Amino acid sequence: MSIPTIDLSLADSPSTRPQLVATLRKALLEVGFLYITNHGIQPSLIEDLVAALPTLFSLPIEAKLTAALLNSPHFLGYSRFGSETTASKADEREQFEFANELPDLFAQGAQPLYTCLQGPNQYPSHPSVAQLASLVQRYIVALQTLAARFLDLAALALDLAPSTLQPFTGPQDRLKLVHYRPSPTVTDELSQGVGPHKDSSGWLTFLLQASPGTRGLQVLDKSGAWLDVPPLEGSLVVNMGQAFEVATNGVCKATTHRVLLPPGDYNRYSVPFFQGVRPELTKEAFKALWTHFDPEKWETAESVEGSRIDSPFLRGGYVTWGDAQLRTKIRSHRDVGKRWYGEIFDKYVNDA
Ligand SMILES: O=C(O)CCC(=O)C(=O)O
Ligand SMILES: [Fe+2]
Repeated sequence: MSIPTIDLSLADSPSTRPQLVATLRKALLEVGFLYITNHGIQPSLIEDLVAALPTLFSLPIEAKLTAALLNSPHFLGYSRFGSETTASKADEREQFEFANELPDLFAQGAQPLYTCLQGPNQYPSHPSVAQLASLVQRYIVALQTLAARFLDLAALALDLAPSTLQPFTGPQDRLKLVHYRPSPTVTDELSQGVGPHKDSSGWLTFLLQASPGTRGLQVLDKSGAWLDVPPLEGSLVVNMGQAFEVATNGVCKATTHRVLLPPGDYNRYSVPFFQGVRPELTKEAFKALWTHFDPEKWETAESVEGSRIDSPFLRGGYVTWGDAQLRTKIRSHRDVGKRWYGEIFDKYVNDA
């Protein structure tokens, strides 16, 4: 199986649109990963963002920690190498997590607790990254527009009216700037950049692979084989998050992926954007769509490894999307979870 590339400019003309929709349908149903080209994001915006990454990550650790994730009940900020856990193993990456700027719902004591994920960003305080906040916010706005447009195309590709999925999108979209480095201690093995997972933050993920020529990203296909997803110039990689799988009644599987780093001495940068879900959504809210996505009428399959990925909302362990998302955040960043969500920490961490 290979990863399809979709030229989004084909959507602009009624004569080429059907071709795009047909390829997209196949990509969503059969592969779950795709490259998009001619996506309409200004090349200069991408260049500026890519150029900012080495500067940002080579800041002294004290400067990075001025935006420490530990200080944010919204899980927005900097987390250092080895501080994140995926599939019960530490990841070899450091990252800054941002979102569109929102009022601080934690400070307001908002309920339910998961709404506290909404809040302001933290940016590192250092003169060499003075432009970062404006760059990140401009990129988020551009990606929000692209994601909304793409979600309509995805609906169309699945025989739904174009705007069907829009009411389920949420107030917070998240963006990460990620830096991987192969393990400095293990020299002869692949190291876990990030372990196998299905994205838990949103509908669709749009990933910019910002280190041309550097491999690492892999996707699990339906037969259980891991495929390389090498960087492709001018493209973004799109994959489906857990909300997509729930909304489509399991017809479209959220894509299982990982980053495995070959040994060596190099840096890999990536920028995933996660299109947000309405946090108060329950599985019940998708019932109307489930009539459309009757598994008897759609061909659907998944590898055993993929179907075993931790997906609390899918499994039904948590009633709302927001609860499941908060749980994932707490489990991935336990120090942050313990500090801000002590009252529910044990419950979320100990449920299997
Ligand atoms: O860095 C990458 O290429 C993928 C990152 C990823 O899958 C994630 O952070 O969810
Ligand atoms: Fe991911």
